[in-house]
Amino acid sequence: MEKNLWKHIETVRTQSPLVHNITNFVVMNNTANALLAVGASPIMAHAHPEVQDMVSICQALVINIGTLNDYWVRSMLLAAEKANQLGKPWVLDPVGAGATNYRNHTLSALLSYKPTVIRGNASEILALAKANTTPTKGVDSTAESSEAIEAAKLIAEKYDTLVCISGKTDIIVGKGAIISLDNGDALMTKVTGLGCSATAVIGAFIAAIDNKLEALTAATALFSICGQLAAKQSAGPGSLQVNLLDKLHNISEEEFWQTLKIA
Ligand SMILES: Nc1ncnc2c1ncn2[C@@H]1O[C@H](COP(=O)(O)OP(=O)(O)O)[C@@H](O)[C@H]1O
Ligand SMILES: Cc1ncsc1CCOP(=O)(O)O
Ligand SMILES: [Mg+2]
Repeated sequence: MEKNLWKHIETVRTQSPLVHNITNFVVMNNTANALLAVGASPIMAHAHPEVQDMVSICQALVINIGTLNDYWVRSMLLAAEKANQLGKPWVLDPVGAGATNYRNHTLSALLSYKPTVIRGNASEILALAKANTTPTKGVDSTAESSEAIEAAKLIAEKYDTLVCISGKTDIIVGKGAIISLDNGDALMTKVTGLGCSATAVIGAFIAAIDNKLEALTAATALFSICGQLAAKQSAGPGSLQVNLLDKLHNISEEEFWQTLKIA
């Protein structure tokens, strides 16, 4: 699997898959730019009369519940239903899971449409598995990714999906596999929407690559490595945001292999 990761990055660049996003108001621009930077083609669309047609023409769907309301929740359910019917890969970002009952109920409904991948921080993954002991703080995690491994295993089993728990170490769980990626930089937590961007990039990889575990691993490795390399050149969160987009676009194979820390 490890040896295929760079090949998958090149596949996304050459195939340029169309990725349909229903995401939050905070990150729409950043996530569209992250998708372009890795070579994919983003489209944001949520209007009820078109959302299922859009799913039909895209190669993957990204659903992110960051700033949900009733209209958008319906859009998400229509899109997830269509993706499920058509067997299109889709990724769920359970932003703020466990913070409110509204988020929890929406996530339960979305999970019935069987996402291919779920990516969230440790607090969100714990909440999805109902293993959290307190309400989550909001969109930021109060737990380490390793604390959510059992929760991720439960979710992976129950919904037949792959789970990525993001954080200092990104941990990928599913189909008997546990993969740890020790890349990234703490400065990444000071820019809003980097988790959401990671999810969108995962959408591009599951669109273009048949082996979904390898697709998820390649996307997560690429994103965290680029964050790490970009942070080195950044004076703070502002420049990190810009440098990360540049690095997603121009990372070399040599930089990738030299920086990758996978176990
Ligand atoms: N403490 C950290 N040290 C290094 N990298 C981190 C750290 N926290 C997050 N990251 C990086 O940021 C990415 C986004 O993760 P995270 O902050 O957990 O998402 P979210 O914004 O959804 O909470 C991770 O995949 C990882 O590469
Ligand atoms: C701040 C905020 N509020 C609602 S969605 C959102 C963005 C969260 O982005 P991320 O989970 O990637 O940090
Ligand atoms: Mg998040």
